[in-house]
Amino acid sequence: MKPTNQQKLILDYDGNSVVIAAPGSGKTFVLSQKIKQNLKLLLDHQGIIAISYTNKASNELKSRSLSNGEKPKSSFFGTIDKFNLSEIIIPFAKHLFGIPANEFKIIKNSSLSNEEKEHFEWLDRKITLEELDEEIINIIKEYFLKGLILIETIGVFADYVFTNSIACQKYIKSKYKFIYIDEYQDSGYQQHQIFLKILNLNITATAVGDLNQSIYAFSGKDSKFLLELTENDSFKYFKLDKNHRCHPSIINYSNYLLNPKTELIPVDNNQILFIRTDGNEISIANWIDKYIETIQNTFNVKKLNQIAILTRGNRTGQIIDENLNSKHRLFVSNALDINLNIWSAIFSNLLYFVFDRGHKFIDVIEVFSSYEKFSSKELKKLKLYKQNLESIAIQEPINKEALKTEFIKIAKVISPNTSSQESIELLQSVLSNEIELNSYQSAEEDEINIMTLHKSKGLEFDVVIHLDLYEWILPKKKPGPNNDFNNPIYDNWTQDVNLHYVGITRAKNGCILISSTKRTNYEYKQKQGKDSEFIWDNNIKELRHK
Ligand SMILES: Nc1ncnc2c1ncn2[C@@H]1O[C@H](COP(=O)(O)OP(=O)(O)OP(=O)(O)O)[C@@H](O)[C@H]1O
Repeated sequence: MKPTNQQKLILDYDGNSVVIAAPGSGKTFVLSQKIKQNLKLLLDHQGIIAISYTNKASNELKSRSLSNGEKPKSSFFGTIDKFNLSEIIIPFAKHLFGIPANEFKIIKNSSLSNEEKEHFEWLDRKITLEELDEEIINIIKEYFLKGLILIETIGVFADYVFTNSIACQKYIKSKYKFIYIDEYQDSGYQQHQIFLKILNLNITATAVGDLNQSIYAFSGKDSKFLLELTENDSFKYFKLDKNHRCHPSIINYSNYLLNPKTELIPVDNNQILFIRTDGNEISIANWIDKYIETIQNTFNVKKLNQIAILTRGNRTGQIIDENLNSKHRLFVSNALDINLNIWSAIFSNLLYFVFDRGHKFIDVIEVFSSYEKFSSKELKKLKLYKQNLESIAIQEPINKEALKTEFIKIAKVISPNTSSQESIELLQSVLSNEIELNSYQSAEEDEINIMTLHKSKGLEFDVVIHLDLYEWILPKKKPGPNNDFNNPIYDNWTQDVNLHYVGITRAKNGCILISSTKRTNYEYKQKQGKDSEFIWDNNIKELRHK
């Protein structure tokens, strides 16, 4: 693929840059090309930091950056939490606080007793480093010495360690020469602070994002930090605004959704349409079954896994999963994947290795340690365990107990000091849940994907079938005070427009928006289904197929 002029400008610039990128404009392509260029300049003990929003996005960026057999050298690919833990807190907090008595356990505030929760009331205040008083630092220290780190404190804890440990700063400065953060619109305050501090170490920084794809405000993320960087003199500001993915009519529709004054591209036909079925979500599943071949023919879909059904929440996904006859695969999240224990990350990657042919064993090994660090005896063991896994994987049905045993043996070699009973229990829970387990496998060529809009971020399909377009659901709203249905309150209109925008812009050739006359609410009661405001506002129907 040849870079466009816009992309080339970014690839050739060797200072700090902030890139505002439209959907499908090739930001993953540009990032991976830049990382390839950097890796050539680095010595083996040096690396780049590449922060992505999810493990999945990180694996994708890593594999694209190393697609020609490039060596990652000492690079870090992963999420901000993982970076803060493995590069800052775990190696350097002990210099400030002392050696913990137990192995590390990453816990959630919600898992604490009420009495313990009182120690962390300050978390609600979205505390900054400057506001950390001695009392709070002592609480963090006390938990750390017991081997406990609260997920919610990781950002501010890492900021504290980084700022107070010269050794940590020296380590980061000598090891890393470049830092990349993708999806910067979904950065939290703490991530932004760490990024700016790393920049001050003279590490070349690149931030990439799309203000209109900000969809995680509900968990404290804010696109204003990306906007701030565009106004920061230390950064050169680039735009990537050409969408290479979507049919022009889909580009028009998505841009109009954000701003009805948008300039439209002349098009012959609109490849985005709206359907309302008679009945609840089951009638939608029936409609899809009936028209799937027509959809394939109309939009030139060669394989069914190039079609995705996107939902706002898990409930709709489950109903479609249970009622769709066409072959399909439902993707759900699970607690193991988001757990921050090192063993959880190892197990999660091992599940991908066993169930998804695209995954390599080396990706598992390099989660927290580089390949070169293992002795030849350890490498021999790993090779044997890998072969064991491969032979378990081809048995039908898979022996899950044997799988678990091998996983634990591998984790013991990769990260012997972080053994975690919690990770083993989470693994056990995934292994006994068919739907969760199935989510590790990519859709087969003859399977339609079903997933949430949030999960679809960063992906692309020939056709998107976008569900949950109901009033009250998308955009989400609730009745006003005293249950006043005439004066409803929107949860967050802009974030919901963005979510709709993310869904639509996953589509290359066709986008089908669907509502139905009835819908199933959170108590599984049948409600009248009214179309979402997004379907009719600003006369947007003119941009759909008639
Ligand atoms: N220079 C180019 N020439 C042709 N096609 C390109 C070019 N750059 C990117 N593309 C194509 O555009 C599509 C989108 O690219 P990519 O996945 O890198 O976009 P993105 O900006 O990360 O998207 P999003 O933010 O929507 O997830 C891909 O199919 C990619 O192959």
